[in-house]
Amino acid sequence: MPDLNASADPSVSGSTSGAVAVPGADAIAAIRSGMTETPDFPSEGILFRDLSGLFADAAGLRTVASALVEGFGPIDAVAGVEARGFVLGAAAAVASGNGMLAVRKAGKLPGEVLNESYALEYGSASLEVHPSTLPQGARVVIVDDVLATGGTLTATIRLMERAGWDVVGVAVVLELVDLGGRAVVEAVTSAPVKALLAL
Ligand SMILES: O=P(O)(O)OC[C@H]1O[C@H](OP(=O)(O)OP(=O)(O)O)[C@H](O)[C@@H]1O
Ligand SMILES: Nc1ncnc2[nH]cnc12
Repeated sequence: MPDLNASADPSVSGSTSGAVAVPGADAIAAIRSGMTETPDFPSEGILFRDLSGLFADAAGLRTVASALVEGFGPIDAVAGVEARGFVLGAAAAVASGNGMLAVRKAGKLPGEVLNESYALEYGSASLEVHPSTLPQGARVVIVDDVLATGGTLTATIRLMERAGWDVVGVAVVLELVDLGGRAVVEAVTSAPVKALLAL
């Protein structure tokens, strides 16, 4: 059996767990060229990673979207977290032949919703879903742009579980290793957590 965690790019080493495929050099190149790093945004002390350049790069977005969902086995939907996770989640859903479950910021969905609050590197927020959006037992891969403290993904995993959906994988473009979010996320799910690039 091939070593699925092996990679020619040292920055990827250790950024995946479980038997999930690692990204190719083309995905890593697209991420690096489509990313900006801005100090002291949105508040002092935060080094903000923005992927707007990647979102606007047609070939790069396609490559990264495929890499995000690769290796998780059969799934029924991709869950994208508002707002930057919508871009990647929708592209990953199309790439894998699935629809996208929109995990919304609080107050955007009408009717009865499930809600989870969480802390971020620079604030706090709440996420919501309608439990009727997918059938019970639906196999879902959660997609977002950045794993920082892990609060957003932990809240999303809780929402999926409360709705009766099966989280079979979590995939992000960037993992900010020093913030320790991977351990936080892995404490609430046994699903593999894949980061295409660890910084
Ligand atoms: O691991 P964490 O510490 O939770 O941080 C990661 C989250 O932070 C950002 O979301 P933000 O709420 O800033 O939303 P946006 O996508 O609407 O810009 C990012 O898009 C991730 O969802
Ligand atoms: N440093 C950071 N850059 C971009 N998105 C983030 N989300 C949480 N921390 C972040």
